[in-house]
Amino acid sequence: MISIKNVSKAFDHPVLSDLCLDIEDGSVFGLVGINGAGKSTLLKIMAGIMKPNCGEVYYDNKPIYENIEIKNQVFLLPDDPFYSRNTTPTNLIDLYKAFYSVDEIAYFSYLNDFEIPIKKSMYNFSKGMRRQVFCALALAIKPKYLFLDEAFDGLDPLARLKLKKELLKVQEENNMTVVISSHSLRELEDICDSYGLLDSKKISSSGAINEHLEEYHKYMIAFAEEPDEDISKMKIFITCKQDKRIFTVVAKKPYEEVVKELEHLHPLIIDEIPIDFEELFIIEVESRGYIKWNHF
Ligand SMILES: Nc1ncnc2c1ncn2[C@@H]1O[C@H](COP(=O)(O)OP(=O)(O)OP(=O)(O)O)[C@@H](O)[C@H]1O
Repeated sequence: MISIKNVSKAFDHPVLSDLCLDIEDGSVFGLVGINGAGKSTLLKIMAGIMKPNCGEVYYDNKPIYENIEIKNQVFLLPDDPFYSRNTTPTNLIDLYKAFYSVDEIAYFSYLNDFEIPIKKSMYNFSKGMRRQVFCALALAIKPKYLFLDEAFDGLDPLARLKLKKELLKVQEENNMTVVISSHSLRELEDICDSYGLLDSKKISSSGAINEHLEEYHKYMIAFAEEPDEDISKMKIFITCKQDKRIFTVVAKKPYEEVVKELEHLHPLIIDEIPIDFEELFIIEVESRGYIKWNHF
Protein backbone atom coordinates (compact mmCIF):
# COMPACT_ATOMS: atom_id res chain seq x y z
CA MET A 1 0.00 0.00 0.00
CA ILE A 2 1.11 3.56 -0.70
CA SER A 3 0.63 5.75 2.39
CA ILE A 4 1.04 9.47 2.10
CA LYS A 5 1.43 10.79 5.59
CA ASN A 6 1.08 14.47 6.52
CA VAL A 7 2.81 15.73 3.36
CA SER A 8 3.29 19.48 2.96
CA LYS A 9 4.99 21.28 0.09
CA ALA A 10 5.41 24.98 -0.60
CA PHE A 11 7.17 26.81 -3.41
CA ASP A 12 6.66 30.57 -3.16
CA HIS A 13 3.23 29.65 -1.76
CA PRO A 14 1.85 26.52 0.00
CA VAL A 15 0.64 23.86 -2.49
CA LEU A 16 0.10 20.80 -0.30
CA SER A 17 -0.59 20.99 3.40
CA ASP A 18 -0.67 18.07 5.84
CA LEU A 19 -2.01 15.83 3.07
CA CYS A 20 -2.81 12.20 3.94
CA LEU A 21 -3.92 9.48 1.55
CA ASP A 22 -3.74 5.68 1.30
CA ILE A 23 -3.78 3.91 -2.07
CA GLU A 24 -4.39 0.17 -2.06
CA ASP A 25 -2.11 -2.16 -4.01
CA GLY A 26 -3.56 -3.21 -7.35
CA SER A 27 -5.95 -0.28 -7.57
CA VAL A 28 -6.37 2.14 -10.47
CA PHE A 29 -6.63 5.49 -8.75
CA GLY A 30 -7.77 8.73 -10.42
CA LEU A 31 -6.28 11.93 -9.04
CA VAL A 32 -8.51 14.88 -9.85
CA GLY A 33 -8.40 18.58 -9.09
CA ILE A 34 -8.65 21.96 -10.76
CA ASN A 35 -5.67 23.51 -12.61
CA GLY A 36 -2.88 24.33 -10.20
CA ALA A 37 -4.35 22.18 -7.39
CA GLY A 38 -1.02 20.39 -6.97
CA LYS A 39 -1.58 17.04 -8.76
CA SER A 40 1.80 17.01 -10.56
CA THR A 41 3.55 18.09 -7.36
CA LEU A 42 1.91 15.27 -5.42
CA LEU A 43 2.80 12.69 -8.12
CA LYS A 44 6.45 13.81 -8.04
CA ILE A 45 6.53 13.52 -4.25
CA MET A 46 4.85 10.10 -4.46
CA ALA A 47 7.46 8.96 -6.99
CA GLY A 48 10.25 10.09 -4.65
CA ILE A 49 11.70 12.61 -7.10
CA MET A 50 10.62 15.68 -5.13
CA LYS A 51 11.17 16.09 -1.41
CA PRO A 52 8.23 17.35 0.62
CA ASN A 53 8.88 20.06 3.23
CA CYS A 54 7.21 17.86 5.82
CA GLY A 55 5.73 14.38 5.91
CA GLU A 56 6.69 11.27 4.02
CA VAL A 57 5.40 8.78 1.44
CA TYR A 58 5.63 5.10 2.42
CA TYR A 59 5.44 1.99 0.26
CA ASP A 60 4.52 -0.95 2.50
CA ASN A 61 5.76 1.09 5.45
CA LYS A 62 9.10 1.98 3.83
CA PRO A 63 9.79 5.64 2.98
CA ILE A 64 10.40 6.21 -0.74
CA TYR A 65 12.62 9.29 -0.68
CA GLU A 66 16.19 8.28 -1.59
CA ASN A 67 15.17 4.61 -1.43
CA ILE A 68 16.56 3.18 -4.70
CA GLU A 69 15.02 -0.25 -4.16
CA ILE A 70 11.46 1.16 -4.11
CA LYS A 71 12.16 3.84 -6.72
CA ASN A 72 13.11 1.10 -9.21
CA GLN A 73 9.55 -0.21 -8.89
CA VAL A 74 8.00 3.21 -9.58
CA PHE A 75 7.64 4.89 -12.95
CA LEU A 76 6.23 8.39 -13.29
CA LEU A 77 5.29 9.58 -16.75
CA PRO A 78 5.20 13.38 -16.31
CA ASP A 79 3.03 15.64 -18.46
CA ASP A 80 6.21 16.97 -20.16
CA PRO A 81 8.71 14.07 -20.27
CA PHE A 82 12.29 14.88 -21.25
CA TYR A 83 13.58 14.21 -24.77
CA SER A 84 16.25 15.92 -26.86
CA ARG A 85 16.83 16.60 -30.56
CA ASN A 86 18.72 13.30 -30.75
CA THR A 87 16.03 11.20 -29.06
CA THR A 88 14.43 8.59 -31.29
CA PRO A 89 11.93 5.95 -30.09
CA THR A 90 14.71 3.39 -30.52
CA ASN A 91 17.37 5.10 -28.41
CA LEU A 92 14.76 6.25 -25.86
CA ILE A 93 14.45 2.74 -24.46
CA ASP A 94 18.23 2.39 -24.21
CA LEU A 95 18.12 5.26 -21.74
CA TYR A 96 15.35 3.66 -19.67
CA LYS A 97 16.87 0.18 -19.85
CA ALA A 98 19.59 1.48 -17.52
CA PHE A 99 16.98 1.81 -14.75
CA TYR A 100 14.13 -0.55 -15.62
CA SER A 101 13.61 -3.87 -17.33
CA VAL A 102 11.68 -2.93 -20.47
CA ASP A 103 9.58 -5.39 -22.47
CA GLU A 104 11.09 -4.41 -25.84
CA ILE A 105 8.80 -6.66 -27.86
CA ALA A 106 5.72 -5.01 -26.34
CA TYR A 107 7.23 -1.51 -26.78
CA PHE A 108 7.99 -1.92 -30.49
CA SER A 109 4.69 -3.68 -31.07
CA TYR A 110 2.78 -0.67 -29.61
CA LEU A 111 4.86 1.69 -31.78
CA ASN A 112 4.18 -0.45 -34.83
CA ASP A 113 0.42 -0.28 -34.10
CA PHE A 114 0.67 3.51 -33.92
CA GLU A 115 2.80 3.60 -37.10
CA ILE A 116 5.54 5.55 -35.30
CA PRO A 117 8.81 5.91 -37.28
CA ILE A 118 11.15 4.39 -34.70
CA LYS A 119 14.43 5.77 -36.07
CA LYS A 120 13.37 9.39 -36.52
CA SER A 121 14.02 12.22 -34.07
CA MET A 122 11.10 12.67 -31.70
CA TYR A 123 11.80 16.40 -31.89
CA ASN A 124 9.87 16.48 -35.16
CA PHE A 125 6.97 14.34 -33.92
CA SER A 126 3.58 15.83 -33.18
CA LYS A 127 2.67 16.20 -29.49
CA GLY A 128 0.29 13.24 -29.76
CA MET A 129 2.95 11.02 -31.41
CA ARG A 130 5.41 11.79 -28.59
CA ARG A 131 2.67 10.99 -26.10
CA GLN A 132 2.08 7.64 -27.83
CA VAL A 133 5.80 6.80 -27.57
CA PHE A 134 5.99 7.67 -23.86
CA CYS A 135 2.75 5.79 -23.06
CA ALA A 136 4.12 2.76 -24.94
CA LEU A 137 7.29 3.04 -22.87
CA ALA A 138 5.33 3.23 -19.59
CA LEU A 139 3.33 0.13 -20.50
CA ALA A 140 6.42 -1.78 -21.64
CA ILE A 141 8.23 -1.02 -18.37
CA LYS A 142 5.35 -2.62 -16.42
CA PRO A 143 6.42 -1.09 -13.12
CA LYS A 144 4.81 -2.20 -9.88
CA TYR A 145 3.65 1.40 -9.38
CA LEU A 146 2.78 3.47 -12.44
CA PHE A 147 1.97 7.18 -12.20
CA LEU A 148 0.57 8.87 -15.28
CA ASP A 149 0.34 12.66 -15.26
CA GLU A 150 -2.27 13.64 -17.86
CA ALA A 151 -0.96 10.74 -19.96
CA PHE A 152 -3.89 10.39 -22.33
CA ASP A 153 -4.60 14.09 -22.74
CA GLY A 154 -3.80 15.16 -26.29
CA LEU A 155 -4.19 11.71 -27.84
CA ASP A 156 -6.70 10.98 -30.59
CA PRO A 157 -9.75 8.86 -29.62
CA LEU A 158 -8.39 5.70 -31.26
CA ALA A 159 -5.01 5.96 -29.51
CA ARG A 160 -6.75 6.64 -26.18
CA LEU A 161 -8.96 3.61 -26.59
CA LYS A 162 -6.04 1.36 -27.45
CA LEU A 163 -3.84 2.63 -24.62
CA LYS A 164 -6.61 2.45 -22.03
CA LYS A 165 -7.34 -1.15 -23.06
CA GLU A 166 -3.65 -2.05 -22.91
CA LEU A 167 -3.20 -0.27 -19.58
CA LEU A 168 -6.00 -2.28 -17.98
CA LYS A 169 -4.62 -5.51 -19.46
CA VAL A 170 -1.05 -4.87 -18.24
CA GLN A 171 -2.37 -3.64 -14.87
CA GLU A 172 -4.41 -6.78 -14.32
CA GLU A 173 -1.69 -9.18 -15.49
CA ASN A 174 0.91 -7.60 -13.20
CA ASN A 175 -1.34 -6.44 -10.34
CA MET A 176 0.08 -2.97 -10.90
CA THR A 177 -0.95 0.02 -8.82
CA VAL A 178 -1.80 2.84 -11.21
CA VAL A 179 -2.37 6.48 -10.31
CA ILE A 180 -3.63 8.70 -13.13
CA SER A 181 -4.18 12.42 -13.07
CA SER A 182 -6.35 13.71 -15.85
CA HIS A 183 -8.82 16.45 -16.67
CA SER A 184 -10.82 13.95 -18.68
CA LEU A 185 -13.01 12.65 -15.91
CA ARG A 186 -15.14 10.53 -18.23
CA GLU A 187 -11.93 8.70 -19.08
CA LEU A 188 -11.00 8.26 -15.43
CA GLU A 189 -14.47 6.92 -14.72
CA ASP A 190 -13.88 4.29 -17.43
CA ILE A 191 -10.62 2.99 -16.04
CA CYS A 192 -10.32 3.90 -12.36
CA ASP A 193 -11.86 2.06 -9.42
CA SER A 194 -11.09 4.78 -6.88
CA TYR A 195 -10.40 8.50 -6.84
CA GLY A 196 -9.07 11.36 -4.75
CA LEU A 197 -10.07 14.98 -5.15
CA LEU A 198 -7.17 17.33 -4.45
CA ASP A 199 -8.57 20.59 -3.22
CA SER A 200 -7.43 23.29 -0.79
CA LYS A 201 -4.01 21.58 -0.49
CA LYS A 202 -5.52 18.32 0.76
CA ILE A 203 -7.41 15.25 -0.47
CA SER A 204 -10.86 16.55 0.35
CA SER A 205 -12.82 13.55 -0.88
CA SER A 206 -11.77 10.04 -1.86
CA GLY A 207 -13.07 6.49 -2.17
CA ALA A 208 -14.60 4.07 -4.65
CA ILE A 209 -15.94 5.86 -7.74
CA ASN A 210 -19.03 3.62 -7.92
CA GLU A 211 -19.94 4.26 -4.29
CA HIS A 212 -19.50 8.00 -4.79
CA LEU A 213 -21.73 7.93 -7.87
CA GLU A 214 -24.38 5.94 -5.99
CA GLU A 215 -24.63 8.72 -3.38
CA TYR A 216 -25.94 11.20 -5.96
CA HIS A 217 -29.07 11.08 -8.10
CA LYS A 218 -29.98 13.18 -11.11
CA TYR A 219 -33.63 13.75 -12.01
CA MET A 220 -35.50 15.32 -14.86
CA ILE A 221 -38.79 16.85 -13.70
CA ALA A 222 -41.49 18.16 -16.04
CA PHE A 223 -44.50 20.26 -15.09
CA ALA A 224 -47.62 21.08 -17.10
CA GLU A 225 -47.02 24.73 -16.26
CA GLU A 226 -44.08 26.56 -14.78
CA PRO A 227 -44.48 26.17 -10.97
CA ASP A 228 -44.84 29.27 -8.79
CA GLU A 229 -42.42 27.88 -6.24
CA ASP A 230 -38.68 28.36 -6.84
CA ILE A 231 -37.48 24.77 -7.25
CA SER A 232 -33.83 25.82 -7.15
CA LYS A 233 -34.33 27.05 -3.56
CA MET A 234 -35.56 23.66 -2.32
CA LYS A 235 -32.98 22.34 0.15
CA ILE A 236 -33.20 18.79 -1.20
CA PHE A 237 -31.56 19.79 -4.48
CA ILE A 238 -27.82 20.35 -4.75
CA THR A 239 -28.03 21.78 -8.27
CA CYS A 240 -30.96 22.85 -10.41
CA LYS A 241 -31.22 23.90 -14.03
CA GLN A 242 -34.44 25.13 -15.52
CA ASP A 243 -35.51 25.07 -19.14
CA LYS A 244 -39.04 26.52 -19.11
CA ARG A 245 -41.24 23.75 -17.58
CA ILE A 246 -38.44 21.21 -17.36
CA PHE A 247 -35.99 21.03 -14.48
CA THR A 248 -32.81 18.98 -14.20
CA VAL A 249 -31.75 18.56 -10.61
CA VAL A 250 -29.19 16.65 -8.57
CA ALA A 251 -29.98 15.40 -5.06
CA LYS A 252 -28.52 13.01 -2.55
CA LYS A 253 -32.04 11.63 -1.99
CA PRO A 254 -33.64 8.54 -3.56
CA TYR A 255 -36.50 8.74 -6.04
CA GLU A 256 -39.31 8.20 -3.47
CA GLU A 257 -38.15 11.13 -1.31
CA VAL A 258 -37.92 13.45 -4.29
CA VAL A 259 -41.44 12.43 -5.41
CA LYS A 260 -42.75 13.14 -1.89
CA GLU A 261 -41.02 16.50 -1.72
CA LEU A 262 -42.55 17.61 -5.04
CA GLU A 263 -45.96 16.00 -4.60
CA HIS A 264 -47.73 19.31 -3.81
CA LEU A 265 -46.53 20.79 -7.14
CA HIS A 266 -48.08 17.93 -9.16
CA PRO A 267 -45.23 17.26 -11.60
CA LEU A 268 -46.13 15.41 -14.81
CA ILE A 269 -42.93 13.34 -14.85
CA ILE A 270 -40.01 12.69 -12.52
CA ASP A 271 -37.36 10.56 -14.21
CA GLU A 272 -34.04 9.46 -12.77
CA ILE A 273 -31.27 9.88 -15.34
CA PRO A 274 -27.61 8.77 -15.18
CA ILE A 275 -25.04 10.99 -13.55
CA ASP A 276 -21.34 10.76 -14.33
CA PHE A 277 -18.08 11.44 -12.51
CA GLU A 278 -17.44 14.67 -14.41
CA GLU A 279 -20.76 16.10 -13.21
CA LEU A 280 -19.93 15.12 -9.63
CA PHE A 281 -16.52 16.79 -9.92
CA ILE A 282 -18.18 20.02 -11.04
CA ILE A 283 -20.71 19.82 -8.18
CA GLU A 284 -17.94 19.28 -5.60
CA VAL A 285 -15.73 22.02 -6.99
CA GLU A 286 -18.68 24.40 -7.33
CA SER A 287 -19.79 23.71 -3.77
CA ARG A 288 -16.35 24.92 -2.67
CA GLY A 289 -17.01 28.20 -4.46
CA TYR A 290 -14.34 28.04 -7.21
CA ILE A 291 -16.59 28.16 -10.23
CA LYS A 292 -20.20 29.00 -10.86
CA TRP A 293 -21.96 28.13 -14.03
CA ASN A 294 -25.14 26.50 -15.09
CA HIS A 295 -23.60 23.20 -16.04
CA PHE A 296 -26.53 20.84 -16.47
N1 LIG B 1 8.99 23.89 -9.47
C1 LIG B 1 8.07 24.79 -9.10
N2 LIG B 1 8.43 26.01 -8.67
C2 LIG B 1 7.51 26.90 -8.27
N3 LIG B 1 6.19 26.69 -8.25
C3 LIG B 1 5.78 25.48 -8.66
C4 LIG B 1 6.68 24.47 -9.12
N4 LIG B 1 5.96 23.37 -9.44
C5 LIG B 1 4.68 23.68 -9.23
N5 LIG B 1 4.56 24.94 -8.76
C6 LIG B 1 3.30 25.62 -8.39
O1 LIG B 1 2.57 24.72 -7.60
C7 LIG B 1 1.16 24.83 -7.88
C8 LIG B 1 0.65 23.44 -8.26
O2 LIG B 1 1.22 23.06 -9.52
P1 LIG B 1 0.98 21.62 -10.11
O3 LIG B 1 1.65 21.58 -11.43
O4 LIG B 1 1.36 20.60 -9.11
O5 LIG B 1 -0.63 21.61 -10.28
P2 LIG B 1 -1.57 20.65 -11.15
O6 LIG B 1 -2.74 20.32 -10.28
O7 LIG B 1 -0.79 19.53 -11.69
O8 LIG B 1 -2.01 21.65 -12.29
P3 LIG B 1 -2.55 21.38 -13.80
O9 LIG B 1 -3.83 20.62 -13.67
O10 LIG B 1 -2.77 22.77 -14.28
O11 LIG B 1 -1.48 20.65 -14.53
C9 LIG B 1 1.03 25.85 -8.99
O12 LIG B 1 0.70 27.09 -8.39
C10 LIG B 1 2.43 25.93 -9.59
O13 LIG B 1 2.71 27.20 -10.09
